[in-house]
Amino acid sequence: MIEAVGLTKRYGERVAVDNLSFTVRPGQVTGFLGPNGAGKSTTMRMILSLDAPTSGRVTVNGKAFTALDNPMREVGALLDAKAIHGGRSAYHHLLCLAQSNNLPPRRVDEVLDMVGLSGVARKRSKGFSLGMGQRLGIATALLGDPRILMFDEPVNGLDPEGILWIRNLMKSLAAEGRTVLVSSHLMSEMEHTADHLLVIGRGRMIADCTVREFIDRNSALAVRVRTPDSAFLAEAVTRSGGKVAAQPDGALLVTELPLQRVGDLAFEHGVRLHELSPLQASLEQAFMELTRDSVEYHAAVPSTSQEVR
Ligand SMILES: Nc1ncnc2c1ncn2[C@@H]1O[C@H](COP(=O)(O)OP(=O)(O)OP(=O)(O)O)[C@@H](O)[C@H]1O
Repeated sequence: MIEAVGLTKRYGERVAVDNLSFTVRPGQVTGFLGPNGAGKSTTMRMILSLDAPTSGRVTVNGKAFTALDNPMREVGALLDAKAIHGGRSAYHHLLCLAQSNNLPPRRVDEVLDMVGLSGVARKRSKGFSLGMGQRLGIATALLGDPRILMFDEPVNGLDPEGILWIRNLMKSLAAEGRTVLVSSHLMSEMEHTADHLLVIGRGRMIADCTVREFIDRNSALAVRVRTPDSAFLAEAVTRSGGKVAAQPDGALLVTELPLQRVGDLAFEHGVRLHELSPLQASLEQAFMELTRDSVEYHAAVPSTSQEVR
């Protein structure tokens, strides 16, 4: 379990983490989400006592990280996969860590096997691809067989196979009853991996809830309608308080009216329907909606649908 209370970090005038209080529980994957610069890495560094909070505190299993007797057995973390001595082989990198942390050397082969690096274990890690480097970083985190695991943007730059592997690994670690905290700015990724979400923007907590609750609370349900009488139905919907956007495939996307009401309107106006379906916004859409005001840098986004009226 990881617990933060009023956790705050300032760098001069800049407040990187602003009064965060949260609990990361065992047995589930907790997604730590936020746009670039939201304060995710700073929070993770404070959990590991690599940065000192300006105020507030964070504990791991009830203790400050520095007070843990054998940190590698309690917490494993992947913060920066590149922070590895390139001249060493994966095997020797892990063996050094095992020896200096009083861990059994057989654990090195076990974790190399778990991350699929056994075949290249004796090669210098300097020649490793991004994906191999990530796997080695994950092997390092798993070395002490810790009950708490933290991964900072673990899928960054990975190919689809690597992403799927990491996703399944996170889930299986949580299914074993471990505490798994994984940061990402990729909402679509968290949608498939996380059970619980901590969403931050500009250092502040925006949401602390399950993935389902997050989508339900933050995304309006839209209704997709296809009809040969689009213009007529669009007018009727708009008059009844709905909003209509034309989709590139000719369908209409209706918001602010429930599906039943759209169906009834079509019936009342004698409009033939070829499709009437609910469209739940994805986590990506819900997240962008929620953090719109807390993104550090905005760029113009080309619109994908056209307002009808
Ligand atoms: N050592 C530092 N000195 C000054 N400012 C810092 C330092 N570290 C982080 N910051 C600032 O604190 C804020 C939070 O940064 P942080 O790296 O924690 O965000 P993040 O959510 O991990 O972002 P990203 O997804 O881009 O990695 C940013 O505005 C960043 O510029």
